[in-house]
Amino acid sequence: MLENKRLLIIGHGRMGKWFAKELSKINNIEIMVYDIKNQDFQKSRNYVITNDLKKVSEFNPSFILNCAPLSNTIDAFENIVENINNKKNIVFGDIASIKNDVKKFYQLHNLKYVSFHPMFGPTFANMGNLKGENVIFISGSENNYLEFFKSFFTKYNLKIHTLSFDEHDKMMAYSLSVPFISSLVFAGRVDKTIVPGTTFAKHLSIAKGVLMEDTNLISEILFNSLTVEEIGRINSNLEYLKHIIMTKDKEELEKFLSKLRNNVL
Ligand SMILES: O=C(O)C(=O)C[C@]1(C(=O)O)C=C[C@@H](O)C=C1
Repeated sequence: MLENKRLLIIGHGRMGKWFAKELSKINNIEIMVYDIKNQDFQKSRNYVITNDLKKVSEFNPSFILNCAPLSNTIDAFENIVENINNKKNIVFGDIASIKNDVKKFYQLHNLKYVSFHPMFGPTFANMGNLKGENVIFISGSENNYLEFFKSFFTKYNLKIHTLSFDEHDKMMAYSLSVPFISSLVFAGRVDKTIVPGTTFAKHLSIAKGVLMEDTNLISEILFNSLTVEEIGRINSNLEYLKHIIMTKDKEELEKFLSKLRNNVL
């Protein structure tokens, strides 16, 4: 396993912080976090935070987990790779929400990788109790690190899935883009003077969460090349619904609802 390994985490943002804190609870694993902003020092941590690439190079990591924002993931990798020796012995890891760029990066440089996607975050998940949340591993990931992270996530009672890079991105065009788009469409019709019903308030709370996400994250999820096809599907459903409403066709509505109930219930 990973005893006596030195893990470098790139980025001390929302997910980087969580991984640093949780992974540093494991014995015999040394953790350093590299963050260009180098903000938020606290002596009580079990890990070191630095913005000094010399320190990173001296640390001589055996594994690098990239938790930088999606739009900086590749730049952050390149910056580190240029400044450390011994690259051939390092396994590269990422938690990117869209895998296309990291896939190309690993292939281009012929790197050993472990790539996964925690399908949760501090906006909506209870980070203190992740039971039932999901994580997707990418096939082809380096076996010992794959096993290490699988057993790490098992402790949090997460559901574990495995997909290829391409299967993953195809699924994200749907499982992230569709709810994001739905929330944006809903937010476009929100008026602060509304007296909300319970359903409205629930939608509003989700829309608020989505809109509080970083614009870079939202753009990377929406600009996934497969998202446009999903918008096409949403549009045709809307057109169909509009037709049903305009013709007040209850029978057709029953069929439509029955299909939707079948999808979700
Ligand atoms: O921050 C959260 O609560 C999330 O749920 C994050 C969320 C999502 O909206 O589903 C967003 C991006 C991810 O890569 C995975 C999950």
